[in-house]
Amino acid sequence: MNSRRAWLVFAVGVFAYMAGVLQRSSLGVAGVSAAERFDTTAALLSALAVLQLAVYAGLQIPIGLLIDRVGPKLLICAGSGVMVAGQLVVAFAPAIELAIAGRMLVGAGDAAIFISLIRLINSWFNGRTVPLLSQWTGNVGAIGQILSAVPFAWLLHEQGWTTAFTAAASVSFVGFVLTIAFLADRPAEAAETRAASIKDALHGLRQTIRRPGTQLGFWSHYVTQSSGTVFALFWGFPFMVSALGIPETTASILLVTIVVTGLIAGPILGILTARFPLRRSNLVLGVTALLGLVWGAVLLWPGVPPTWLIVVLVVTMGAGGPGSLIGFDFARSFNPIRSLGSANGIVNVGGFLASFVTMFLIGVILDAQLSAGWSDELYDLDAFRLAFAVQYAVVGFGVVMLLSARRRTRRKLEEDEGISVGPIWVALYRAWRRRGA
Ligand SMILES: NCCCC[C@H](N)C(=O)NCC(=O)O
Repeated sequence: MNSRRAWLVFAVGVFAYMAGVLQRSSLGVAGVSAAERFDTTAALLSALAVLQLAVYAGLQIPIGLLIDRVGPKLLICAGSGVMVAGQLVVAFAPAIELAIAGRMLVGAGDAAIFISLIRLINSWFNGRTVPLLSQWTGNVGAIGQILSAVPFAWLLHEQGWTTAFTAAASVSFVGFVLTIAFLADRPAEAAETRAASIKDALHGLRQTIRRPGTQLGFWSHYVTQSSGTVFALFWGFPFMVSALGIPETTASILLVTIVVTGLIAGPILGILTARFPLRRSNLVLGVTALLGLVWGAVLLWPGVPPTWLIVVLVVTMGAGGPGSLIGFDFARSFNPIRSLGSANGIVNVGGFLASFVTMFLIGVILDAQLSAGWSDELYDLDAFRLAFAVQYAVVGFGVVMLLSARRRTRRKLEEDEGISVGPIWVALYRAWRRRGA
């Protein structure tokens, strides 16, 4: 545990994940080229992106089960290999239909990487290092998004579609080779049991879903991740450029700011998670409340919100990603290691489910306002105000579910281990009194 070999395993795993994020986000900067190359509609192009995410989310639980059955190394290898194949299909696709199939392969391969890596960390490290490394994984991996926004976009512009997508695929190929060479599921001395059969694994899955701690992880991921994902992967750019009139280059920098903020907020939240394990839900709720507050200021601002407020918004959204990673720490604390793969899969569905629903509803509300004649243009600022407000309904529902899961988790903690967790303000008041005494 925590050995030099463990650090090598971690570095290779993070590289494979970063390469995965590069493949995932490459279409985001290739939208205009895709429209030209395939001579298709914006609706079909956005369906391309949504389908990829749908495949990703739909495979989380099956892949989680497979991790518990065959181990994470095989899944990271297979995931990287499938992504290479998918991107090569996209690189050489003569028609949009084949490109869609390629992107669905990318979604399928991508689905296997992150939760396998979180599972590896739990086998190779212990103690407070685990939540810290989970944070580093999520946030360093997000650098893949910068790789697609800068070198990939440059290659696409200078060398064209096929070269750019082939080059992106080659990064995951390197990840594939390094994984085969250097990864192992666990240290030689570790004695971990695996589900003996798929039937056993399915039985384990039912128990994992029923655990309030897993549900708390799912809702924590749900309430924190969607805002930044929806903004970075889809609606942020049209909102900033068309509705707010921000120049395209500045808008790109603002999107990159979300990743950079994640790199700063991640370690801070990782340390707080490790230091105050009984207050993890308060951290999640704090990040969610902050997001609600800043979004409120943007949506209610009289006239066009100033750029400094948009900077505050992207910085706050940057903390949402690290906030969502706390969900995996709940999965770790409340599940046995043999079902951790499926528990992580369940947690990871949360944020992507909320992102889907929000992405879709924003589009529906924008369209409805245009058809009703309430707005003159699809990407009108006032139309966006109403459309983005749908996040309050989606996330608000998640907060109610989170509070219920937290109540049940705390009750179980008290029954099983005699640990009683009171409200945060009582704890803060006691700490303040102790300090004063
Ligand atoms: N930039 C912050 C990292 C967010 C991680 C995210 N919530 C997550 O769970 N990601 C899974 C994945 O496959 O990327």
